[in-house]
Amino acid sequence: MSVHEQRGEVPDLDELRRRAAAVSAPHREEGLVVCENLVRIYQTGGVEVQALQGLDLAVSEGEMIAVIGASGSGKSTLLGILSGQDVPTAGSAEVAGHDLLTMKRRARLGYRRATVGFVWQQTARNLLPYLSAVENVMLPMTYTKVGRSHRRARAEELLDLLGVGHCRDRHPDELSGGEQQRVAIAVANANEPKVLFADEPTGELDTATSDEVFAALRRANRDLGVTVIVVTHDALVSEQVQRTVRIRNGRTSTEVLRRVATDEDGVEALAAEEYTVMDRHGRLQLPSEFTERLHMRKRVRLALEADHIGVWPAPSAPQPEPEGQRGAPESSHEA
Ligand SMILES: Nc1ncnc2c1ncn2[C@@H]1O[C@H](COP(=O)(O)OP(=O)(O)OP(=O)(O)O)[C@@H](O)[C@H]1O
Repeated sequence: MSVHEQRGEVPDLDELRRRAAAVSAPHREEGLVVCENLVRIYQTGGVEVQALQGLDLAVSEGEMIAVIGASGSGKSTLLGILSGQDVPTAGSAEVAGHDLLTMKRRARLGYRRATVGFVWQQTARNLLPYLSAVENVMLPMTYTKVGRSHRRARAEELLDLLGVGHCRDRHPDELSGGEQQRVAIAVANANEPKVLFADEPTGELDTATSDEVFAALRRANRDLGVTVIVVTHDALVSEQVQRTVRIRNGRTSTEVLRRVATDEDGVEALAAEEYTVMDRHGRLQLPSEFTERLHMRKRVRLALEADHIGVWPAPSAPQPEPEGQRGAPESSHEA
């Protein structure tokens, strides 16, 4: 009971505002990377493209996640914003305490140099052709406070850790595609970033080489403690992380969580479960294959059960066709 109520007084406007805020303020997501209701609209030739349409994402420190989604779903746009190369139109995006909406130009430059690292798909975009591998890794350190005497030792350590120590004195055109990407991961980690972004880092490589590059990303995550967010089309890559986030139409739609489960015989196996993402206001997107099957449009009826929520078509909706008369896979209308 509030002080006003205890005293039997009528609450004033401030008191009512305070109560309204307390009721409506949903909890804030926590994490090293937190995006809430993130929007990015591109304007080109009078045409508006909504690349991100209210995206929510939270990534904890030390996590390694994969971001997947169809072409044009907004993956690269998201990475561009989080790595400080692009500025969102609305919403909020925070990385390691940096507010990416309000960050000034100078702070943005410092952020890109020291807080985040980036690996591009195109191997040639990651490295300077006229520098050796070790010189490429040392270069970002010249923009931060790493002492001159430490630069070479740190660069060599990183190359060794990522399995390309033997390439240190070679130039990019003397390296294979996989070696170039592993050197690129070393470059991206030169200034001990908090988060490493990789946009299709294995996109130009064959399967065996992709595995090596992905192993290097995992090693950076495990041994250097850097949080890794990797955009990929490669199912083999996305299956190797504990969490895969799918973006659909500029929003996070589903997540696959993987964990080691032990069955009744004590046998351990990797179990993957897909979840639909619910935002902090309780909003979620029902899969269209479910809603179309049950003719759910505009409004549905919700029922709170003991351990789940039932979602029912409105009474006026046509009844679903009986089993066996349709080609779509089986589904339930309960969420
Ligand atoms: N600079 C830009 N100007 C205008 N529209 C853009 C720009 N960059 C991206 N878009 C549009 O925004 C949407 C999202 O693009 P984005 O590159 O983020 O998708 P993506 O999921 O990374 O795709 P892909 O897998 O093909 O790389 C697309 O419709 C794209 O055409």
